[in-house]
Amino acid sequence: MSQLTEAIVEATRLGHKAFIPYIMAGDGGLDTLKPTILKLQQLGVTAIEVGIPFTDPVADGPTIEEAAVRALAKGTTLRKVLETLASFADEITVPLVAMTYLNPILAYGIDAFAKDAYEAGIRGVIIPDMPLEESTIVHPSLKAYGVDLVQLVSLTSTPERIEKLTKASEGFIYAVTVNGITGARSTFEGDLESHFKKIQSYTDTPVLAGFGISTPEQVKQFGTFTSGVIVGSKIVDSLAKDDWDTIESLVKASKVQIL
Ligand SMILES: O=P(O)(O)OC[C@@H](O)[C@@H](O)c1c[nH]c2ccccc12
Repeated sequence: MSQLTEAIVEATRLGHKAFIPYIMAGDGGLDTLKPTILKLQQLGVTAIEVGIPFTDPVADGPTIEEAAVRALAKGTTLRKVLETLASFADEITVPLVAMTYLNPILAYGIDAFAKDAYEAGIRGVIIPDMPLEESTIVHPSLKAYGVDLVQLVSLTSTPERIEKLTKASEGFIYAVTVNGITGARSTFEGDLESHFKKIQSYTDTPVLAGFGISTPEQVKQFGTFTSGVIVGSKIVDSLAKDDWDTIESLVKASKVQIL
């Protein structure tokens, strides 16, 4: 079992749900990366999704997009993010998951990226603009260095597609809860419970829910039928306001015993 999967399984073993906050690297300057990561792991998060800012994001809503603009304005690049993470990698106790588009990886060099990412504490990668069929470009290098390639499963994927993506996904399965872009939402549509159970039926790899989750109630609600959640926009927004109480209440909601 990979380190990333193991961290999620460990949360489940404790009777909790996995909680993965998403942060935009370089938002507020790269100097904030270390204190933010150390504080999040202190709160007991399962893993941390580290977003690499990019000029042409695909699935990002306004909150994440604006954070990317701020991070890019501060000169954040993939290389600088990896160097910053590597500078305190010995203090990182939770697996990091990099969220980056394919172009920055290709520009960096696939093998060099996999090596440097691993050394920076990165144990998984999400590449939203890379279809499964093209993953053979990056997969061998990632595998060689022990970095999982996490697949996103959308609500509109056909059953055959869901089965394929689910079986290929490493670390966990990122099951998207809505048709659309990232960002906080008050309601969700459709029978998500049976959709998530169907995804889980294909594999033992844990299925996590992400997109739109922004309240402790929603964390608990999705926790009743998934292995845990990913929260992005609400975390990015709270960090920008230095509102750690909100972040703490979200993390705590994942630790309530859910029967
Ligand atoms: O912001 P939300 O709605 O809480 O969703 C998580 C999401 O932000 C994060 O996982 C993410 C940011 N950018 C992405 C692009 C594709 C897939 C996922 C992401």
